[in-house]
Amino acid sequence: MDIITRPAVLAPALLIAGYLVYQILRPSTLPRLPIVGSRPGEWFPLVKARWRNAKDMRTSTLVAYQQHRDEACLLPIAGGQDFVLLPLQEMQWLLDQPDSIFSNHAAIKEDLQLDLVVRDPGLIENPLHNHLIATKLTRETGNLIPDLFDELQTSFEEIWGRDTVNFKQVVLWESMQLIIGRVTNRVFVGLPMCRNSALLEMGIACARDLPMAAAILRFFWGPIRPLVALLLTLPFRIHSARFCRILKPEITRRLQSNEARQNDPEGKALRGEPNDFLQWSIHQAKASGDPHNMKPQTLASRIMLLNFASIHTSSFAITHVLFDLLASKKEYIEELREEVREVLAAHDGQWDKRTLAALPKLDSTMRESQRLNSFATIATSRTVIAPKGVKTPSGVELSPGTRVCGPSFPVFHDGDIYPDPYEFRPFRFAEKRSTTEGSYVDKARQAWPTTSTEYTAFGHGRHACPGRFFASSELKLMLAYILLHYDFEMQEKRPENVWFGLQRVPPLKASLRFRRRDAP
Ligand code: HEM
Repeated sequence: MDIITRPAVLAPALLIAGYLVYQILRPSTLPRLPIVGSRPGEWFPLVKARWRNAKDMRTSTLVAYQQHRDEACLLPIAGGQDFVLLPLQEMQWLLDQPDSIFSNHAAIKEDLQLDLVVRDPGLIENPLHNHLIATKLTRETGNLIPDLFDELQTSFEEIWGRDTVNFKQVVLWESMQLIIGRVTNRVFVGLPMCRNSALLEMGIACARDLPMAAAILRFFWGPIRPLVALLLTLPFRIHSARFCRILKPEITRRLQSNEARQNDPEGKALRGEPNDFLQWSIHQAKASGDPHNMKPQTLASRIMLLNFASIHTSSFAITHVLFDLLASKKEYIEELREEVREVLAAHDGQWDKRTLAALPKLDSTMRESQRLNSFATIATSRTVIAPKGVKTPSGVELSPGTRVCGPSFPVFHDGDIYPDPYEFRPFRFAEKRSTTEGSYVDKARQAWPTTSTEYTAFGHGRHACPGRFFASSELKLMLAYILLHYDFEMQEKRPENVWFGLQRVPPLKASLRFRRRDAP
């Protein structure tokens, strides 16, 4: 009995009890809508639904879609938010509203707890790097294809090897993370930094630590989060500090050569300037006129954030598609090889943007795999920031701070939109492309990076993933290379994906067996 009255035990116990009472009794600002995951007549339906939904988002999103197809409903998730899930037909309305009403930025800040994890307001409030992805990176991707190809060829030869006799086994996602990290950083920081194993290791660690720290932090009561964050964000802070320490000498060197070029009146020294994200960031920072942006620490942190945005998403996508193909028909793989071989031959064996654009089956395979396996189970999540709130077309009043989203997983599995929705049909979109009557633009709507309310693997609207054109080129190139250069043992059953609350990821420990082919 004594132990309970000790202040060290009593104080946290009272804090936790107070928090639980607050959670249960706090006045709700949520609209009165059906609660997905609650049961009729039960006490504290919202609290119970949060836990049920967190445990089985697959069922929850499907139930929400089937039972509330034409109306908004509440989708509460423990350690997440209480979402107002809009019906599919109101998603476009959501996306058409200005950022002053629905904020994508506020939603991302809350999801990733950026104020507590990243801490540098200059990086969070002024994400110059996102603008650069959408503009320069997207425009330059076509020119960078030979570099991407060179890096993926050397990476596969080193990591998967050149043995054409014996089969080798790898844990696919782990191996893909390493290769994606290297190939992607070829475009972010160029040679030789993209092969610096310590830098890559830290980039991968940051990509893991950031969402993990945020996911745990969201379970804590707001006022005590800054305190808990000191401990929980420690791994991320250590890894990002190391990442920046490794990259900073290269940044300083480039800043100095930049300076030297400006002092070179004839501009001769401009020749040989690297064409990579780091260099574009330096120019962008200079043009911004803000000295904070020019600091090596700021520039390095932006590259670290890019690693976070790209490594997991891309390594998940390539892992998914390989497992999809290996558990389907061998003929699909042969048909893809045939397409790649023919198109390459027609383009003198050169990988460039025209070669990549001429592979509808390969593109369709990636799009189909993401349809089935997209990590986003809800889409286009936004926070209401209009001071007076906003009313949806069907009359639901949303107060400031409310989180709103549209459906994603159940739409991807809706048989009226995608016939045989649970089947992996790699050429589904290529077939649609060839049978669609209409202009080139109508056909292009079937291309992988094209988004719509019915295809949200990259989100949709003006905040859709800005890196999707780069990602689609990089990953298609990689899939083509893998299929031409390696044979695989087919798998009887696709290893199951794993759900972590809202997110869905590939089987992280599943492996495959491959052998280098004698000739492509
Ligand atoms: C297959 C790979 C990828 C997938 C599936 C993917 C998916 C997504 C999704 C679903 C969103 C949220 C969009 C929304 O809220 O509507 C997003 C945002 C974002 N993605 Fe990607 N992504 C991928 C690759 C990349 C790459 C390679 C980069 C960087 C080069 C990148 C950079 C970003 C950024 C910066 C945002 C936030 C945009 C904003 O705040 O407005 N992504 N991505």
